[in-house]
Amino acid sequence: MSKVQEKEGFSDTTASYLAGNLIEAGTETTSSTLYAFIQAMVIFPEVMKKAQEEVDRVVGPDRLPTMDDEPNLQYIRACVKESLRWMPPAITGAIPHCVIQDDEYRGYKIPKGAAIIHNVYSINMDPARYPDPRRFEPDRYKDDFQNASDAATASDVSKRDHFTFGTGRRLCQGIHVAERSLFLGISRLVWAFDVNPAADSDGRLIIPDTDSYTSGFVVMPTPFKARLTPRSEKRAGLIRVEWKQAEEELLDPVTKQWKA
Ligand code: HEM
Repeated sequence: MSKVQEKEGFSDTTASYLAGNLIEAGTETTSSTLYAFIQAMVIFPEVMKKAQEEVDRVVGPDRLPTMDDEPNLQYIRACVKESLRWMPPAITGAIPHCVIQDDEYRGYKIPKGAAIIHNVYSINMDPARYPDPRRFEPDRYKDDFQNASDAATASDVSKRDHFTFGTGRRLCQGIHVAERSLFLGISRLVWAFDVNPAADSDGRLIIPDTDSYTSGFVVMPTPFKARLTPRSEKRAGLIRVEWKQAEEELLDPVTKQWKA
């Protein structure tokens, strides 16, 4: 950011606004999607099983998945798409758009300047596009090899994977970062952990309500319990090593904030 600021000459206020905007737009949306994926794994264990089978076959037990594995992990790619469809964090599209000229849709007049709210949830749950839409079913995307950006801008709307990054010219600017973060998060989660329902004090399994979300601009499932256990001591050890390395490379040792 400071390099761009030097080149373009914008003010410190604009620079902090831009930096804050990226962090705000990119963090909670991504973590909410990972959180939704964990909830889905509690409820749809058959998906977890298939995802682990794929990761184990392609990556094996000795290293974590990386972006180089992406072309060979189509089921994980499909889990990323299905997580974004199943629980869109920007449930009403985040940013209202505005029509630049008078328009009409199915007899409704939309005057120039009117704000348009993008009802992502309804479109993502349309049974005509996604049969049995509340079912978490990555195989909907088994033959979809488009990356998120190509899918979101496909001129044939039937080719769009979902509508979670927005539509039209004003789309999520972080779409590539988001797609990669989710791929790494989901592939490594299934590589390292088993996810199961938690039990209450009487030993009964607690199944979360998949239709209960927090409210707000960016939503996520309301807090739920789950049981995450490392798949082996070796895998847990490799995750700890990776975490330590990331911490040393990226965070200030004293403040634990990002290094400048
Ligand atoms: C799961 C992850 C994410 C989701 C679901 C998501 C979704 C969205 C949506 C729906 C919009 C509004 C688009 C519109 O106007 O129609 C948006 C805007 C935006 N997103 Fe994301 N986003 C995600 C991750 C990220 C990341 C990682 C970054 C940055 C690194 C980012 C940066 C932005 C920015 C800067 C805007 C505003 C663009 C503008 O002013 O028009 N997003 N995002």
